[in-house]
Amino acid sequence: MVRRPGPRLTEGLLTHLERQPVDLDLAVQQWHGYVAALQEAGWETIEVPPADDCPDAVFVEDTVVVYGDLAVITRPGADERKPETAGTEAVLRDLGYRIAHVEAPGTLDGGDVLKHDGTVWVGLGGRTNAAGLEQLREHLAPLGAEVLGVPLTKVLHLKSAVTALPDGTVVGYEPLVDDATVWSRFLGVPEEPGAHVVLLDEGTVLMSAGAPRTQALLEERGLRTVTVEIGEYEKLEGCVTCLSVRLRHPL
Ligand SMILES: NC(=O)NCCC[C@H](N)C(=O)O
Repeated sequence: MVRRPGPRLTEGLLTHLERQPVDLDLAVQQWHGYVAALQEAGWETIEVPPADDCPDAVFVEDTVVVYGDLAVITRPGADERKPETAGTEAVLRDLGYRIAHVEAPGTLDGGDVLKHDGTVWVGLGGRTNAAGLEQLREHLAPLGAEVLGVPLTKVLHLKSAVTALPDGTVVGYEPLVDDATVWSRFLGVPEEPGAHVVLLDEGTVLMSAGAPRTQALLEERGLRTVTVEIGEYEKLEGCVTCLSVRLRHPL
């Protein structure tokens, strides 16, 4: 599931980075490259209708946490982003997902939620609060997931700091990871954009073209890598994970 960038993309929110000019035409081109990479890897893409009043709507990952046949529609921590969830909910409802919601006073951004093999780590300290985590825990408990809070102070979202390889090893750029001891298998990577991977299949990861040394490291571990140019999104504190939501459950 993806959402194409709107005309106000260049006004996207910034928390930890200084604003740099974003080239909208290049961003649109990069988005098409990202979507093509998903399709070339065998994924069908479904577009959430654009939300042109919301500059950050392209970062569709933040609007939902999908677990099995359940879609937990988030309540984004930034007020500017709260209207983004309606479009995502409509698409997932039409696809047949069961729908749950994070409600006030809870806030939760999908980018703060890292899932692997029944464990769900949630970054706390940025856009997601304790009430949001607790609600996610209640929604996912019947599905057998264990939800754990993780401190987050150095980057926008948990998945801006760490993501998981197919074998469960968590990768992160250590200067931006609050507490790497949370994960029993942690691999420090040499570049900040190298901390973000999207699993295309059990042996293949999608990653930013901005992390060639990490790419080599992952290939040495036997992974195939696919790279995409997403520099315009990186200027807005986005990364490969936030531009899509993968739906795996056969409904
Ligand atoms: N999951 C993500 O990493 N999302 C990136 C969101 C960036 C956007 N400019 C924001 O501040 O919300």
